Amino acid sequence: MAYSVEQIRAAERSVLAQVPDGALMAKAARAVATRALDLLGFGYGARAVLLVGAGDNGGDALYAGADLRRRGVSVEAVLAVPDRVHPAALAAFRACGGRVVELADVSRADVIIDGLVGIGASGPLRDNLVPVVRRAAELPAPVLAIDVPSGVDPDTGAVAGEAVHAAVTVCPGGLKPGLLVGEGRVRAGRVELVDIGLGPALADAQPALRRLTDRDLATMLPRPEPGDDKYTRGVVGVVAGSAEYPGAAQLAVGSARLGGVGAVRYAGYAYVEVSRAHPDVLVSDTVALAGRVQAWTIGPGLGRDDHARASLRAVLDSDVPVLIDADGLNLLAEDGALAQLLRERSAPSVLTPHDREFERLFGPIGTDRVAAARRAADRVGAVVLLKGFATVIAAPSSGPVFVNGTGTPELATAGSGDVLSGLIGSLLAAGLEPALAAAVGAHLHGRAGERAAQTGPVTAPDLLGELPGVIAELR
Ligand SMILES: NC(=O)C1=CN([C@@H]2O[C@H](COP(=O)(O)OP(=O)(O)OC[C@H]3O[C@@H](n4cnc5c(N)ncnc54)[C@H](OP(=O)(O)O)[C@@H]3O)[C@@H](O)[C@H]2O)[C@@H](O)CC1
Ligand SMILES: [K+]
Repeated sequence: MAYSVEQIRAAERSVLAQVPDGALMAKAARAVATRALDLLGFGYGARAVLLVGAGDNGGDALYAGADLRRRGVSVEAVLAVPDRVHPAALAAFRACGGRVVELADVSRADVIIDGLVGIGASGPLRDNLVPVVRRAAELPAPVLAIDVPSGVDPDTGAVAGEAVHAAVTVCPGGLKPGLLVGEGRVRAGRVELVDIGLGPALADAQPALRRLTDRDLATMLPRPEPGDDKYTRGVVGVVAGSAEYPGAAQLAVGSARLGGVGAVRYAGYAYVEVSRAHPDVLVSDTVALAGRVQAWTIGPGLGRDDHARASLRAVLDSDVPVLIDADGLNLLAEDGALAQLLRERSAPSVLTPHDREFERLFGPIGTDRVAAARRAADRVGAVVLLKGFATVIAAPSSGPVFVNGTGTPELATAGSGDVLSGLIGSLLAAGLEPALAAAVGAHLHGRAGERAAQTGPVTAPDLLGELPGVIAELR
């Protein structure tokens, strides 16, 4: 779960009213010092450099520095805004033998602690901090960021200028959305949440972002019950592939078979290839002849000819959940009547665009990927899964927003999206609520990618090979 700066501030206010002055900061600082020692691997003889800004983020750094001094670390502090420093924290730091140095004098560091700005920052990093961030980037030491890497927008993950590149981000109180999405996810490195007692005050807040865990999936993944038959488990229909792209159909059908349904029906021109690859699949060449399903996946490798258009019209006309990907999305972008059909549907729809498909349908994404996905979901009344290094899934009408936490850059490979769309269609047919089906599908897909990447470069068929193992492990 991640909470907006506004929510964190509200929780902080309510807790601050009940605890002694400085108690939250002391907890945060202790956690930062402990984590820094973990990174160092040793205390005596190690050297930490603090980058200290004007606010409480700098205060956290100075108190952590004092803690490190007490544990034998040599600590130097660069005061980036010398006339504005947390006074009590600076006094505590000096009292422990911490030294204040000029930026130009920093030559060696075993760890750098970034306390320039935290959730009090707004807009791009100001000019006075830029040389400090640049110098830190030149030093070979790992950077531990406090709360957020300075320069990353805590709410959106946007980086508009210079920003710290952290190995670890220690986040007191609650995760911020900017650590989980966009460029912020890349800059944050490993993110570690520190409990400073804000939990009860956040309990009633609707999280700005949710991220599923492996444990969540254990209870969500469909599994056959005694007494189930292939129809009660759900049947998914897949409309994908074409004479030119039969492989997309094989991949989407392949993953649809693994998402929890009892049967897969295929409708399209690649039925010979699908039958050959997956003898258990019921094939036909049109949606009308396919028979009853509980959800459709349409789009991968479909092409945009009249047959494709008619297929999309037929599934949009149905009263079951529909997942639309790839050429299905391109058809929606170029055909107003189909887009109108989508908006008028009463059954749920899920769209799974990558950036270019998204922009063709909805215009520029901008730097706030969560807001973009949310707006798009509201505009068409569908779940929108915006693919990326951190895939975002937004439900319409102020529903939940998920961010995926699994995956590897290796998943940027041909056919990877076809596997994802078949998988989510299958989860929809098995009865998962649409936004959850998309989030669970993305999580599984990411784990399959991670496993495949352990033994070398990843191709889409590898993902099909890994999915049963991933699902077995999580269930
Ligand atoms: N939440 C919690 O419960 C707890 C929070 N804690 C900690 O407090 C932190 C928040 O502290 P905070 O409120 O003092 O703000 P902080 O991030 O230090 O920055 C403010 C300074 O930055 C400046 N500034 C603004 N924009 C800027 C920019 N773009 N580029 C450059 N500078 C910019 C701004 O200038 P001003 O606008 O005032 O001129 C002001 O001087 C939080 O992240 C966490 O570490 C913990 O101690 C324990 C409990
Ligand atoms: K920071």
